[in-house]
Amino acid sequence: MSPSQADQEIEREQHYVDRLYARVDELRTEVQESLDQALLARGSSERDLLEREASVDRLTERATALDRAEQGLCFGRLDLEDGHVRYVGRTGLRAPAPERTPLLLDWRAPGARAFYVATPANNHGVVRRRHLRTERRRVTGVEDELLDLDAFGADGSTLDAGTELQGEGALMAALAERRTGRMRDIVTTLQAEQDDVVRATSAGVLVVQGGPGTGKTAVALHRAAYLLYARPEVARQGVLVVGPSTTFLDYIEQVLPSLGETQVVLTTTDGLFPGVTPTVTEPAEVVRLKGEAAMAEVLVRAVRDRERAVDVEVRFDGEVHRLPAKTVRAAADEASRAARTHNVARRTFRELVLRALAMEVVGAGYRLLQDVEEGFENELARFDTSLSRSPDEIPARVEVAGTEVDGVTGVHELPHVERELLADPYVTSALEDIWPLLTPQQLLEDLFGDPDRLASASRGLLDGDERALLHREPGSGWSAADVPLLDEAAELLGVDETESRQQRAAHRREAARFARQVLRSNDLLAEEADGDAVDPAALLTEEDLAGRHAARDHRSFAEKAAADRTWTYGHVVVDEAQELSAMTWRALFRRCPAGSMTVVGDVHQGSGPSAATSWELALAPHTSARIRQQELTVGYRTPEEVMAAATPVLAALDPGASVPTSVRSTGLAPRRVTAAPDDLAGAVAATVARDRPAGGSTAVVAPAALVPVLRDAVADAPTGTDLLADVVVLSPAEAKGLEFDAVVVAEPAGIIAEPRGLGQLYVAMTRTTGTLTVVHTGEIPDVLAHLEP
Ligand SMILES: Nc1ncnc2c1ncn2[C@@H]1O[C@H](COP(=O)(O)OP(=O)(O)OP(=O)(O)O)[C@@H](O)[C@H]1O
Repeated sequence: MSPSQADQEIEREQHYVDRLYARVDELRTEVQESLDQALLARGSSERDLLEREASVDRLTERATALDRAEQGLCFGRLDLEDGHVRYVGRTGLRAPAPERTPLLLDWRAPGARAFYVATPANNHGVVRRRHLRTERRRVTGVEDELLDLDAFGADGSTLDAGTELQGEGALMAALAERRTGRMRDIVTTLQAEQDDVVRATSAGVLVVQGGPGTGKTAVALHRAAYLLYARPEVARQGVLVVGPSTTFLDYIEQVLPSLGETQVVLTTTDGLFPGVTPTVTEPAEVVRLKGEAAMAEVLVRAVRDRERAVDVEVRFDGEVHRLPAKTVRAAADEASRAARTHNVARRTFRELVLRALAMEVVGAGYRLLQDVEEGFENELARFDTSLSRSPDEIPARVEVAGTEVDGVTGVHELPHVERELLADPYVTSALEDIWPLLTPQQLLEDLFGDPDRLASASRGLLDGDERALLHREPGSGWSAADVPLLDEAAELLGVDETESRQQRAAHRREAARFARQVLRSNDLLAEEADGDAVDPAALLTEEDLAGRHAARDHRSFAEKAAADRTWTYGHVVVDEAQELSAMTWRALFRRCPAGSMTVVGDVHQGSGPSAATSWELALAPHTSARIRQQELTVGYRTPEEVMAAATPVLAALDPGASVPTSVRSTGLAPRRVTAAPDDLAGAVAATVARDRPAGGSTAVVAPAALVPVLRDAVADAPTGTDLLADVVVLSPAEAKGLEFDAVVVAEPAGIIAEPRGLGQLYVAMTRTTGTLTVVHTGEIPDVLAHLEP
């Protein structure tokens, strides 16, 4: 296209884009008016209030979506074989009623798919794909790809028939932009193999394996946005996105909002158990051990060990009463049948044991002990039948299950005796001792703090050395590896909600009482007022006022879901998933029982103690859902030269591993700098000063132990991991998933010496979009010997 032709095209597109923005402005006004109306609506019944709240939420959401679509509203155009034209953008727009013709297709709509996947070989009915570049509301450029030369009879000068890339110019421009410390969406330049992942069915587990910089993170986030748009069941329950670190979450936090999505919770695996923030760092072998699947069985047994069928002896009213272990076991069995979890079953257990004790006290226990094999249920049913009769109906001598009881201290006395028993601290402490109410924290502290308990729970599962690794003094804080164990424990223990249900019911009663009072005073006001001085609308019904008085939950979706351990999501996205332990996978699959997950990672970048080497092995034990695997093969971040430099490291990790094909080349070969043994920091600082690109980002990636001293040495480097700073110093674990314009890897031998050190070095080297320099003291490790000095 000649420059003047291009100008004409830009002008033509500007007209259309103006029309789109005019429609957006119109919709904004409409939404604002509806919002004002909704806020002023008068109805005051509970139902009115709920409806008002729902429509305010919906309209606010729409207003936010329109605001978010403002930048880059329209970025693509498809010219179809049948002469129709479709525009593609960040949100869908239609002309006003009655026409309602589509003006702009949401990028996730089925009709927009061709924008990402059409090629000359398979053009999906598209003759021309056009990328529109815009700044604010102004069109600044167009880039065309002709997918059917015949249709246009064009010269084909812009077409590279062999290219695998869609919108190459736009893609290269996007990739060449300086990194800002915040990931951007890639909705305008998503490539065909990526689009396949984004739109894949939500059923089952989709594993996306790919080398560094192949767009796994970007694609997983676009997939979340796609599923929220296309699958109502996912939108209803929301999406959980799990990343490797809070620094990483900061890095990706803008992407989904920029795509208009808010039904998303971002978390690290550390954050999966609300109320616990890990503060303790543990040695790798402890982390590995705590992550093993065997720990699930250890916890099952630890809970079972807290449910003790032992003889119970209580002193009550000056007398000693005994229940033999057999009776207590029968109560325990019955309780376990009645409820799956320890704390919930505990209520039944206590009721049964109390009843048995009460019977013992009133002398009715005899027969029960005899017939314990019959089970509590039959026995108690008979007692309950007799209790349901009024005491007046109970004869002085009753015969219950063959037991003759004196009517005065007989069966009808049981509830009273039970209450008395429950008020006796000796009795409650005896009951608590055999089946205590437990929090997950208590269970783990007791288990790890007491070698006997640990030995009992782990017999045949862990050896003595492993038990010693797990031992920890109570109160010493929580580690990241404890989080999935707490979650597992919470699952086994459950929550007895009877009391909170009772509290809620009491709260409702209180609200109704309040309402009655107010209504009464309103009536008085009405009586006192002359004529029509009192607004009849002010005379509310009892139900209205109760509803108003009831506390409303004004938290956002993400706040509510994140605070609720038992929230189940419509879909879960896991990034850097190769690092997750078996125990963490268990916790995550509980968050999505349907098993709808996108799992992205690279088994070659595994660097933690639990890192997986095979997706099948890591996932299959945790789900019966189908596991599909898709591979991304093109590297968008790391230039060809850097990828070549990192290849020997990858080959040392896995000789059969395939290297992603880089789309870019910088012509800059990675280099190495040899520092004097006592001047690593000085050499790193000097290298950073030389390498750092103006207006771009630079990272020094160093062994964790050297990070503090290098942060001190490097000018401008913050003490933490603030990615908005121009220069940061990070460990390989902190750098995971991130990218920078320039990377300096410091002391590679120190990185390699750490557990899974080669994987960590591979991560460190592949963070750059531009230059890579390795600074080392002493001998250069073999895998880097090829770097030019
Ligand atoms: N289609 C695309 N268009 C524009 N940019 C892209 C595209 N695909 C990937 N990128 C960019 O490439 C870079 C790497 O992407 P991303 O971080 O998602 O890769 P990754 O596979 O998760 O890498 P790693 O395994 O190293 O964490 C990002 O800057 C991303 O925006």
